This record gives sequence, structure tokens and C-alpha cells, in this order.
Amino acid sequence: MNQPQSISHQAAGAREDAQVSRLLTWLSLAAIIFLVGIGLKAWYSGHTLHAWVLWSCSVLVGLNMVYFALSGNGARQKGGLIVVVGLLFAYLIASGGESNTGPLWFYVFPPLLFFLTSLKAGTVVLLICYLVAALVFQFPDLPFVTAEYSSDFKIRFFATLTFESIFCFVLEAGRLRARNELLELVVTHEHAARTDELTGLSNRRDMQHRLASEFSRYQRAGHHFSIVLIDLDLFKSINDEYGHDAGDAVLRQFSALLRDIVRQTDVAARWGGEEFLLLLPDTSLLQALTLAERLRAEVAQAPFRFKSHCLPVTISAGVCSIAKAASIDELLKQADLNLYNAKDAGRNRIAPRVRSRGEDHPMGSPA
Ligand SMILES: Nc1nc2c(ncn2[C@@H]2O[C@H](COP(=O)(O)OP(=O)(O)OP(=O)(O)O)[C@@H](O)[C@H]2O)c(=O)[nH]1
Repeated sequence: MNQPQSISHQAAGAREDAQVSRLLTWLSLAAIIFLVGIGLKAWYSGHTLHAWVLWSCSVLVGLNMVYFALSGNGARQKGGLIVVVGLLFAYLIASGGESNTGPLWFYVFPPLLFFLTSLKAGTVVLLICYLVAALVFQFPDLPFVTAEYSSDFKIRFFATLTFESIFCFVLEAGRLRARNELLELVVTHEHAARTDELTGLSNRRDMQHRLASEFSRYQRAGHHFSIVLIDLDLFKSINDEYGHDAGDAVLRQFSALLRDIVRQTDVAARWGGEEFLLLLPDTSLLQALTLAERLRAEVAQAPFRFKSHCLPVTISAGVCSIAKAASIDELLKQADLNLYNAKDAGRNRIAPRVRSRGEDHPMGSPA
């Protein structure tokens, strides 16, 4: 049986991914403007190589944006941006940038990295960057390494960068924990808003949503469906005779029976008090009547127990197919009318009553 609808972690995650991608697009745009601007400055200061590297990076960031716009692949968008930024920082450390200030840009990397990747992946990439920086600092004679840094600078650079990295890690871990707790809370609340607390079935609100979407499906594709409106007979007397707790126990036991009897695609809801509603997709009136009759017979036979008492429980139900109604309201009204007829005819029965060919007993009457 269909559980009450609820948003999943995946749905929330997908929404979050879309937000991050939007943010990254703006960030990429800002980076392109920034890189072109600094490149111009380097060009006019006579650092032509530096200018070309910055402009090349801005082209790569632009290509990454275009790729994302065409493919919509957010993971590749992040990966592409990390690779470009990583290459740029490796160049800045190796060349020293302008006036040996290139490594200072490295401080942008830890927060960006943890934001774009997971804690684990961010730590791994960061360690690789540390290794590159250590190699450049330790072996200034390596090819492509043109900068030289003082020992003081190297020590301070590593110390401050390590401090920043740890701080970013702790902050990101806290953010992720809070985000996950919030998601759990949203899912729990969403589930509670759609579930009947006593029986665990869908509540009226959830059923109304499902009826509306099933009706749209019917209008769009012509998929027929039926409903069964069920009412426990003389339920007040159970409450009066055995107490409210006994009544609650009966409602729970009946719900469990309902869950067992319906198909995976059917929806069972507590419609109110001691009234239940079944939504049966792709089901004709006759099929719905057959199911309702089976349910009626099972309830009449089932031993409903509360403490040492065996409680007499029967149900009446009104069945209606969408083929007989022009709207959900009309469908519910017709099912309610049929339920009233079943009660009026003596309870423990299903309405409308139909006689199947070759059957001795009319369907919908007590066996
Ligand atoms: N224990 C319990 N009782 C409930 C709950 N919701 C509604 N009821 C009771 O259900 C009873 C419904 O009584 P009625 O509407 O008179 O209907 P009935 O006694 O079932 O009689 P018929 O429907 O005519 O067969 C009332 O006594 C309500 O208090 C619930 O959540 N728990």
C-alpha cells in the first residue's frame, strides 16, 4: 500500500544542488571579470606571461560555464572549477605572481573547496595542494618554479593556512550536521502532516492530494479509478461499552487489516473518526465492489480483541467509480450516498449491490 507521501532526502538534496549550481554560475561570472581585470593590470605592468595565464584561466572558467549550461551536470561543473582554481594556484605559487604575493590567493581555496566538495574529498584535495606548495618551497630549482620565498614566509604561510583549513573544516562539519538535522526535521514534519497518528494511514489531507492527482491522471490519460468509503458499524456502542481505548484499539486493528488487503498502488486513509477511504487506481466499479466485499467478510470474521474482550466489529461501505461522477466532490458524494444506503439496509454490507452473472447471492450482502 502507498505510504503517505513525503519529500525525501534526495528531493531536498536535488533542490540544494540546484541552488549551489546557480551560486556557482554567479561565482564563475565574478571570477571571469576578476581574472580579466587583474590580467589587464598585469599586462600594463609588463607581466605579460602572468596576464596570459590569468586570461587563459578566465577562458577555462567560461568554458566550464558553457559546458554546465549545455549538460546541466552540476558535479562536472564543480570538478571543472576546482581543477581550474587548483591549476591557477599552482601557477601562482610556482611563479610568485606579482611581487611574490601569489601564494596569498591560496587562502581562498579551503572554504571554496569544502563548499564545493565533501569534507573527505576537500581534505584530500587540500593535502595535495599542501604537497605542491611544499615541493615548490623545498625545491626552488624545479622546472616552472621561478619564485623564491624566505623561510619566515614559508613557515608563516603554512601555519596560517593550516589554521584556516582546520577552522573551515570545523565550520563546514557543523554546517553539514545542522543541515542534516534540519532535513530530518523537515521529513518528520512532512510525514506527520500527512499521516494519521492513531492508525499510521494517510490522513484526510494526504488523501485529498492523492484524489486530486488521480483525477488529473484520469482526465489526462483516461485511467479509471474507484473509491470505497468505509464506516465501522455502531462504533459508538463499542466506545460506550468497552471504553475509548477499546475503540482506539479497534481502529488500529482495522487499519492493519486494511493495509494487508489492499494492493501496493492503493491508498488507504482515515477519512475522519471511524470513517476510512480507499483510493483504488486502475480499478473498475465491479473490481472495487469485489475488494470491498472481501474486506467486509474478513472484518466480520476477524477476532477484534481488547484485553480479555472479543469485540463485535462489522463495516458498511459505499463504493463509487469515477466513471459515475464528473468531479471528486461528486464521486465522494455518491460514495457517501451509497454508504448511507448500506447502513439503511441494515449495516454489515456494501452498496451499490450488484448481481454478477452466475452468482446465487447478490454481491454486497452479508454471507
Ligand atoms: N475511540 C475512538 N472513537 C472515536 C474516534 N473518532 C470517532 N470516534 C467515535 O465514533 C463514534 C461514531 O458514532 P456514530 O457517528 O454515532 O456512528 P456509529 O455508532 O458508528 O453508528 P453507525 O455509523 O450508524 O453504524 C462516536 O462515538 C465517536 O466518539 C477515535 O479516534 N477513537
